[in-house]
Amino acid sequence: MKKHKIIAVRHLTKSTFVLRIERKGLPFQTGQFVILRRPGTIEQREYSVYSGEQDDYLEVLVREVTSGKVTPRLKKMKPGDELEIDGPHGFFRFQPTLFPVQKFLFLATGTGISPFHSFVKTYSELNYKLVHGVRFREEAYEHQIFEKQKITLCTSVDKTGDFNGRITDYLCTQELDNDTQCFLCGNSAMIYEAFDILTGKGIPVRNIYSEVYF
Ligand SMILES: Cc1cc2nc3c(=O)[nH]c(=O)nc-3n(C[C@H](O)[C@H](O)[C@H](O)COP(=O)(O)OP(=O)(O)OC[C@H]3O[C@@H](n4cnc5c(N)ncnc54)[C@H](O)[C@@H]3O)c2cc1C
Repeated sequence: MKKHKIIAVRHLTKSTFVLRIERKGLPFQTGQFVILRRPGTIEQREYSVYSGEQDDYLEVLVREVTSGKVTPRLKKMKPGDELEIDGPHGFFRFQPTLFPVQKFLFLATGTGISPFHSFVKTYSELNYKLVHGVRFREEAYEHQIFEKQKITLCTSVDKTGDFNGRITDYLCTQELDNDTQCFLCGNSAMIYEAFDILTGKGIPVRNIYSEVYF
């Protein structure tokens, strides 16, 4: 693992933050993740890359799990502190030109929006629809990067989203073309449920890609 210095920490909510880290030429394909470890410790965790392929820094979007082993420590990190990085890893890679029909549906819960942030930063002219499921509106992390008409915020606890309810409830209300390529990222419960809804609507299994966080 190589050591990389933290450049900046951006706190988005009380529990969620973005770590901007020296890239040091680390190559990655948008959608991949890196493994982070604090020097001198043994615990390490995976994080999707949040920044774009062209950025000269690396960013990750992290939600603190208060009972967690790693995230409370990551949250306390300051510019100049070092992290060990391994990677990139993963098969949730995104290269739109590989698809004959470039029509994309991105489904994310919580920090599962991270790879889609990277997709859109990397490819500015995408034909996509992003559905982001959170509990409260304040968890609509840095939505300004997405075109307004291409993103739907689903809030399951407060009633301030574009849709009040879970992302899977929203999905049930939607009509989808069968040639849509669907990318799912976040908690496993959402991914299993969304998979069933999508296939039930006629989306072929080969058009569904997923990244499970926990
Ligand atoms: C491929 C991959 C990519 C990932 N990318 C990201 C990412 O970009 N951003 C991110 O915040 N996390 C991401 N994760 C989750 C991350 O690796 C850690 O599991 C998470 O940060 C918790 O670490 P911890 O040591 O603090 O908690 P732990 O001590 O490992 O876990 C405590 C408990 O919290 C649960 N948990 C884990 N993540 C969450 C969460 N986000 N919300 C609620 N409960 C959770 C676990 O199931 C576990 O039971 C990713 C996981 C994988 C496998």
